[in-house]
Amino acid sequence: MIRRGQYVWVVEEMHRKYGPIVRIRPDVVHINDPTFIEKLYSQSPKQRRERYWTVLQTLQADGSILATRDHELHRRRRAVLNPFFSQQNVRRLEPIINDTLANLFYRMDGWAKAGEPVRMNVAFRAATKDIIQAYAFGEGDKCLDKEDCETAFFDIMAPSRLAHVGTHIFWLANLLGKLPPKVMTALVPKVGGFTSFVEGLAVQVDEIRKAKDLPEGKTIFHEIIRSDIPESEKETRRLKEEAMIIVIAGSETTASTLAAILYHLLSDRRLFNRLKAELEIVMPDRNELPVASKLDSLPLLNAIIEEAVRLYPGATHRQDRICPDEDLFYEAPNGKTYVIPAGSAVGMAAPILNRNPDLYDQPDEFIPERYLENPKLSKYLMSFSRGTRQCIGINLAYQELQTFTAGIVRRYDIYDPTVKTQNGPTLELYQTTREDIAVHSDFITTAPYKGSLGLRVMIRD
Ligand code: HEM
Repeated sequence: MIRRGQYVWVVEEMHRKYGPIVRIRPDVVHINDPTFIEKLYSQSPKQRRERYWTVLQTLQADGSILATRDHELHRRRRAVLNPFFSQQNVRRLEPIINDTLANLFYRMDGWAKAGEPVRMNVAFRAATKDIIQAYAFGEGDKCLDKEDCETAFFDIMAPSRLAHVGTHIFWLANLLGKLPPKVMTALVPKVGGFTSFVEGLAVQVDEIRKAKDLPEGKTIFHEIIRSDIPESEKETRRLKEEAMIIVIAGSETTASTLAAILYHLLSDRRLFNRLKAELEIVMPDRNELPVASKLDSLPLLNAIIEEAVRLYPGATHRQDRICPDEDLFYEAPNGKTYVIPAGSAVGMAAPILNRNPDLYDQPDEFIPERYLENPKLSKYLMSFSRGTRQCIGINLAYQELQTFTAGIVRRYDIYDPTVKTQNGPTLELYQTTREDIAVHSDFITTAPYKGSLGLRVMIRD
């Protein structure tokens, strides 16, 4: 709370000093060893794995799957959502994703004419939010249609900077959460904005509920309300919390990874051109929108995405779990075995595990080739967590990352100051360094240093 999201680096330092297993709170052990991932984050639905209060409390949304502690209840809730996020169903979202990319290009054309640097994190968050919101609720107001890309939404997100306060002074956050939006807005305008956003979701849930005939398969929330789950699971209070987590988890995280990808491509002309050459084969016309199924087999595109997901995890928090029924045995590389008694909390954090030097050569460098040389590395990625509580939006996130990266690189070139006439529309980094995209603070989601404006580019047509 006091050093604002820096504890993850303290934990990393403890590992450097004391080895791969460290007690980092009186009640939590952290393990920095990729070989333990599968054991702790078991895929088997029979092995109960529950999130610990250090994660649950932060979210203040026990109606959502993300903040559901009980293993069985989590399973039931997740089963309702799972079909929407299968690879097959996410593929069906191709028109929504491509329409959003086309909207983004339309805006980028406008920004090129204005000649001002553009904050791409803002644009990407607007785009990813438009996609998940359309999937969750259907057509509605689009952030990308708003003049400022709905920067107010980022004010809404700003309370996430208070995430650790919410965790550790839970009663205060809980009390504030119960205040009516108007009172909250008067007290703390930004948090008030957040409460209004959540209440807006409740209104959307209720509107779907009131609609006379609910068309099959229309949106996530149409389907949940149509389904035969118990009525208590369909209550507005629960569903608005589910909606809140889906919209937040589905926008901020993917957008920051996209910004990291674009930063690295624009700062490395060779890499950019190699990717463009790969894309030209499946997208001969620079103005065509990507066909999702053609992107899966592009090695460099997918290696670049994987490396950005590794080095810039959009969710930075410690994924603390308890195993209520079984002791866990951790065998350290020095041969010593540690017994972690059932019910104890154990965590792993992506910013640490994804940079484990035993697994990744030059872990702080952006080297997509590592995934070309050894695709099996992907199984150690912690960015989306693992096991039964792995990110439900992983397929959607990858499809967005593929489509947006491919579309942007195919359409634009990097601005070349040495020639008079460019070959088409261009992008150029504007006063942006790697520090502006790096994981500086853990506010559950990643954040750069205070005052950073994120990734900024000049767009020219
Ligand atoms: C690069 C993008 C993304 C990253 C890095 C990411 C990361 C994560 C992580 C680490 C978790 C597990 C948290 C924990 O165990 O404490 C998680 C869960 C979740 N994510 Fe994502 N996420 C991304 C995109 C998305 C998208 C696009 C959605 C869209 C709906 C989404 C929805 C969720 C939900 C609902 C959960 C809770 C799953 C459960 O409890 O069963 N995420 N995500």
